[in-house]
Amino acid sequence: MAEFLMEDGEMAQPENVRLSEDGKAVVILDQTQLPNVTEFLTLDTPKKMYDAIFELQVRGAPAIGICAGYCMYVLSGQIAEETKDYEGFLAKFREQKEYLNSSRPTAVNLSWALNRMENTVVANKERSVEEIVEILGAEAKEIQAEDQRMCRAISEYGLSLIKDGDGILTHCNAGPLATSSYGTALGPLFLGKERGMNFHVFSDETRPLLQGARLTSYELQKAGIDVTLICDNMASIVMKNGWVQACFVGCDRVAANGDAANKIGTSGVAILAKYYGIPFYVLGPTSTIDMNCKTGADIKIELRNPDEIKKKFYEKPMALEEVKCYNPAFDVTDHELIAGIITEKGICRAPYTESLVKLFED
Ligand SMILES: CSC[C@H]1O[C@H](OP(=O)(O)O)[C@H](O)[C@@H]1O
Repeated sequence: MAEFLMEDGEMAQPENVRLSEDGKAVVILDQTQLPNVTEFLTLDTPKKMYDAIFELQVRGAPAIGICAGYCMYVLSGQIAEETKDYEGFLAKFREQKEYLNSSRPTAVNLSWALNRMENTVVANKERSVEEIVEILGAEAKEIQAEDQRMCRAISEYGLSLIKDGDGILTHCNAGPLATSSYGTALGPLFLGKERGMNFHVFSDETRPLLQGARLTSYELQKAGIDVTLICDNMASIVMKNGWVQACFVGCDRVAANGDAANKIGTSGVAILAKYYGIPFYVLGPTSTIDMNCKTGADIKIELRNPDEIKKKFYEKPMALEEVKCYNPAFDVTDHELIAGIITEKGICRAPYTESLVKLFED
């Protein structure tokens, strides 16, 4: 079992993204193999790193950012072996950074982490490339450590919104696998579990890539948290039955007005929650908030291979080869449908154009 779950009632140190012992590769838990196989991949070339992000072998906005930070540290070491002058080092660094940044467009944490690593290089241009590489290693580790602190704080704020015995519906996966520890949407549930609280979680399977079935129900089941796996089209009936007291979802990019991009299907859950009078919360670190995006219309939605709909996870194609598909990986939930945006700095309420700005004020 992947060592990212509860051990003796406490959240375990995650194993989903880490640096190799020799610091020359990034080691990730291959999330495409879960829940059946626990397999780790060693990423030591730009293409392996790109492919791991693109194929969702590592996934979840914060986890992608953490992985990107470590990737740029590993690549900087390789560049430093070839190039000793700063300008040459920076040029090659930027080339590799842009390549990784082109893997997936929606989760802001990818570009946020890559830009942070580049800014670290620029801020240390007076130093030798060897010293810069060492500083980049510390920065990558800090990105992961910060996220662990953020997830813990988000979990505390999120837990304040629910009570023991509540039914919680979630969509996709925003637990330890998608982050560095507790998770965001699932963080309050793991933290509550540590404190002896019990929740009844309804996990949408989340077609087509089934992160809810493969990952969320796996994390919660292994942690001893009550979870019921449902098809995406069953969210309405469980809400209508009165079994859901709150919806908790993660986010991949939040616009300045509070519109939030998350896994495809999330906006439908928000509309249902509104109809049934159930609070719908978005949980995520401030590193997922993009104040340069005025509204959700500015968020680029990743389109993925139609085969994920017709063939993936099926022994035989479930539709004719020639049938065309539309496979957006995310959708945007309008801010009017969101009861609160839970960050490590607190719970933001509408109007989000005001509450989100305050998160970035010193
Ligand atoms: C804690 S962020 C998790 C967020 O990322 C997922 O997307 P993907 O599986 O494509 O990386 C999904 O939108 C989750 O809510």
